[in-house]
Amino acid sequence: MSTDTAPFGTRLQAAMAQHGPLCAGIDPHRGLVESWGLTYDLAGVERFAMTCVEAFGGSVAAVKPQSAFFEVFGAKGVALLERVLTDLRDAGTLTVLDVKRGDIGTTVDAYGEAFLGKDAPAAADAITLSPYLGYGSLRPAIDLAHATGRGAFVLALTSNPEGAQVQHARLADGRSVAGAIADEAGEDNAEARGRGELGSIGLVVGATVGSAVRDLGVDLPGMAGPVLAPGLGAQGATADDVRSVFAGALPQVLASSSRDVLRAGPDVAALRDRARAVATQVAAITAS
Ligand SMILES: O=c1ccn([C@@H]2O[C@H](COP(=O)(O)O)[C@@H](O)[C@H]2O)c(=O)[nH]1
Repeated sequence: MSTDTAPFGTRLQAAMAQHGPLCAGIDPHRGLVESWGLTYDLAGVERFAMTCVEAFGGSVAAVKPQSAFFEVFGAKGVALLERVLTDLRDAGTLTVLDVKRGDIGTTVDAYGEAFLGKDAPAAADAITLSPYLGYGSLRPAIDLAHATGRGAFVLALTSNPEGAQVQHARLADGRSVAGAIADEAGEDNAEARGRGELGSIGLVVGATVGSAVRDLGVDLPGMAGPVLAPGLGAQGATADDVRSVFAGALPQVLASSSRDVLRAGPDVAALRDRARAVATQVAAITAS
């Protein structure tokens, strides 16, 4: 596979301007698959996933397949995931693979090659990374993303309430863990910031986190990368939450929605219409 020429952040910025700031999720979990009248097995999940590819390809800024729902079917599920990523790329749509990888540096190096390398078998435009073995342990994947024009979203303030236990903690220097992660991502985006472009290393910050961004000193404008924001819809976050949580950083927000959009299936046109409607709604929020 050839290396993309423009950096991920630049390509994402263009896609958000064209389609609106929505990342549509592909989460084929049992309940949703069965609600589409499909059997919960590899064939049903394949039908579900390929329907999503048809509906979202060319219609939204980015698509986020959740790796777990493919891995659960073993090697054949992973092969299906690789096909989903390839078909979306062929449709000209950016992919964010939600794999939440993180480990010691040598292992992160291999994760990077698996998803962000020039010849990655499951190549995505960006992946989610967990910094809870230390942000520095992600260095091989972050450097590789920069080298191949790809990107990463590092977990900073996740949408689940349990995340606060770790992410709200304070370091010896007084910064919060989430704030320090944002600062480190900002250093990785320094070049893009200098060019006035969106960086390729983003953060995951849930739209459900209330006042945490402000209270914990998480400097999103200074971070200068995209903010993948799950939580809208199925997890209870509203348009008002997006406005208040991300005040001052709204142009960086890429809202992520899985169940709220997927419930519109299995009809391809209905699914596409729902994704476009949510994208339009989020665009109105982030432009306000
Ligand atoms: O902080 C996070 C990070 C990732 N997710 C993922 O998003 C979807 C759930 O989205 P819904 O729109 O609520 O259906 C799932 O893949 C999670 O792993 C998250 O929810 N929170």
